[in-house]
Amino acid sequence: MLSTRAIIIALFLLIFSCEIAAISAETKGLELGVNSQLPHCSILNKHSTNDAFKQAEIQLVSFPILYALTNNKAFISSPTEAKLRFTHSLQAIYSIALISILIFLFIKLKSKRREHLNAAKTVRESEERLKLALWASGDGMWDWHIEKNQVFRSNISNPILLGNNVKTLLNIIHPKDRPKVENLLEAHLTGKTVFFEAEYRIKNEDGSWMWLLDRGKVTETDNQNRAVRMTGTLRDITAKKQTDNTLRLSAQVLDSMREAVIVGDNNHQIISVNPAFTTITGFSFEEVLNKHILDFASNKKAFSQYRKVQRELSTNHYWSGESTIVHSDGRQIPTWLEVTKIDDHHGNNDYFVAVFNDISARKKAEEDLRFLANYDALTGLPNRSLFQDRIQHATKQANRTNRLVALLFIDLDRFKYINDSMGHHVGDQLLKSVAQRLRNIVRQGDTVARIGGDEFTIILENLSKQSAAKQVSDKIIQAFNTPFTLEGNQFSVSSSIGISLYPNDANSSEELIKFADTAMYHAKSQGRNNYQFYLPEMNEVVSRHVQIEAGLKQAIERNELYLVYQPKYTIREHKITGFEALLRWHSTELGSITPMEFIPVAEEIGMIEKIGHWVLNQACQQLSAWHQMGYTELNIAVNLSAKQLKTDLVSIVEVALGVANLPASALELEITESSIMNNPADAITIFTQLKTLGIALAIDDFGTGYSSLSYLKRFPVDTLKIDKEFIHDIDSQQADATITTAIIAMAKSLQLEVVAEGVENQQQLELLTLQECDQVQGFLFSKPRKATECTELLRAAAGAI
Ligand SMILES: Nc1nc2c(ncn2[C@@H]2O[C@H](COP(=O)(O)O[C@H]3[C@@H](O)[C@H](n4cnc5c(=O)[nH]c(N)nc54)O[C@@H]3COP(=O)(O)O)[C@@H](O)[C@H]2O)c(=O)[nH]1
Repeated sequence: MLSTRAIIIALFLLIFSCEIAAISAETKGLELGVNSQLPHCSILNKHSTNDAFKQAEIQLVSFPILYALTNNKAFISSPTEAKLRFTHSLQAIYSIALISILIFLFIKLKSKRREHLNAAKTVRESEERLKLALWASGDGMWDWHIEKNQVFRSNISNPILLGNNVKTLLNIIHPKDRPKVENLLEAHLTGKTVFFEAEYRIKNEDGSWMWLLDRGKVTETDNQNRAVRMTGTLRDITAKKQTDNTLRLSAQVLDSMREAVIVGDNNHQIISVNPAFTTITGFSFEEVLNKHILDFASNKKAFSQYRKVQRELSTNHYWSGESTIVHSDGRQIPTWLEVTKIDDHHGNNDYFVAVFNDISARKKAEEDLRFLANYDALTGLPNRSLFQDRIQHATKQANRTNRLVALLFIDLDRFKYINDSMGHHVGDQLLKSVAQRLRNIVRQGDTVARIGGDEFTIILENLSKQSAAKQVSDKIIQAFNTPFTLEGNQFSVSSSIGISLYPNDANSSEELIKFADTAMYHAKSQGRNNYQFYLPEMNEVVSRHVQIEAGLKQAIERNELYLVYQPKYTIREHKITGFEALLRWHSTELGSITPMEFIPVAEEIGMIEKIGHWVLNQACQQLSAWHQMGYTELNIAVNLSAKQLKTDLVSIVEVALGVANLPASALELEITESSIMNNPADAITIFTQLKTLGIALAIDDFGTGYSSLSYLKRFPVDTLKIDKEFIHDIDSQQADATITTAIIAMAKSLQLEVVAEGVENQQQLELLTLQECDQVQGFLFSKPRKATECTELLRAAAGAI
């Protein structure tokens, strides 16, 4: 604008100068000169030709201003002509100047207008850009005219909601946020802050809350520096807030997680960990920041695992498994680790997240479980399951090496008695001591296992000959010779050992076990405290044992059991005093089986208690029948197994007598001397109770059970029955005669009745008569008979009288 004005003024000055020059020329007679630079110009005078003047005139017309401005002396013509011509020239100059000015002004105006248009366009474009930028940024703009309290809003999705004054906006701000917004606004309006910036919630029409980021600045103030206008932007940050919330929540979740979390970069350097990481590893965040993940690898194994994980991550982006890390105190911690690769927004795998937890407790529990699954908790020896694995392994190994495997099956002979009588804690101690002794006998590589209550096995591998098994068995028998000291008491326990060999005896590990077991049973049947190598014949014994077992379990229900009775006679009058009830079993499958064979099995499988109960009831019923027939002086003797002493024998007896309506004195209970001596204390207790009932008690097979006289004195027994083994040879073996004499004498001194059993011939009877034995029983008088036959016998005897 200024320059345009200057040009117009300059033009007017030029025109004004020309006017002055014209007036001067008119009055003084102007000498006009032509610049020597001008073409065709020369000095004009009165001698000059008309053409020269014409040419000069043309040049004057053509360059009036230059002519007017120059001081050069040019040419002099006649003043009138010059003046005339000059006047014409000036007029032309004015016209030209005016036109030029007008053209110039027109051009200038045009250019100005263009400039304005361009400026307006620029502003419009700039505004467009600003709008676009605001639109793109999602920001709305506001312009607050403070004095009028009017707010203009643009690019705001819902300006009605926000209103056109600040009060409307303040009213919909969340009550919790409003004081903060008001304070921030006040601070800015009063110049305390450079910017106004606030995040707050406003209520939507549907009642939901929208988060806004409001930023502004005072843009105009009055002359007293009071804010009169303020402009700013408004952004909907609800989504961001939700994201922030989610992030905060995620952070809280990470912080509260019990699993350790590591975030690392693509160089596997740690960039973040959560508090559980510190809890588990003992390392703080600062200590591990930028550390390589491998710094926590515990050993070489962990290094190679790391490589594996790397490979897995590059293909599957995920790896999980067990890993061991090192705690800050040097401990190795087993962990369960899960590593995931995380893509950035461009699909690059930029980070990894490793999550792990301390699985020490789980590992310990697993180890315990593994131990429990494979080892006997009491003795710490391999259990049946591990034993089976080992024996399988041993046989396979033997196939490769052409060597022998020996399996020793060991059963303790008196364990049950000790366990039952002394209590389980003593039994447990015994088993532990046995385990220790067995361990001490074998070599490092051999396996000693406990496969059941009192059953142990030993696997001897890599043997060249079977004598090695014999040597070990000898050592075992010998080791058991030393009594076990349990709770201050000494216990003598022996063992029965069965031995089988692979591949000599068995084709498989299963057979090997079976045959060793068979051999062990054989050792038991051979009187215990010995070992037996397996022989094929033993199988028959075992198979019969199994059959008897199975049959016995059904014998009572199938009415296969019955009693026979063997009479007892007074030695002098040969009068029947009573009968001994003897059990018989006729099995449907196996035929007749002797009590010698099936009673031990019944004892072994726990059937004797039930069977003994049945015998007692049957015998009492039969005696009752005889009593009812008039043979009221008869008594009945019933054999007891030692196992029956463990039952509620006294009540069982009472009931049996009560049901049969018999006096207690009509019943005699026989128990073998060896059974009593297995547990004398228990026997004394029960015998005393039975005695109180009035029941007669007899010690059976006397002379075979090594009963001490001190015990004998304390047993409340009535009768001693001399074992038939002594009677059998009483007439031929002096020793047996002497023993019999001694037993009778001792019984007499203790005021006990003496019965000699197994009397088969007259000589035996005579000797016994001489020795003043009280009663006799044996084939000489009668074999055990069925009840009906005995009744006949009774009748016959009565008739004889
Ligand atoms: N716990 C129980 N044990 C019982 C019961 N019934 C029998 N038994 C015991 O079984 C063993 C074998 O008995 P058994 O085969 O019946 O033999 C008895 C007689 O038959 C036999 N005996 C009798 N006289 C003679 C003879 O002159 N010679 C000879 N060789 N044997 C003879 O002796 C057995 C009776 O023995 P004992 O009981 O010792 O008096 C045996 O130990 C029975 O005790 C039962 O119900 N429960």
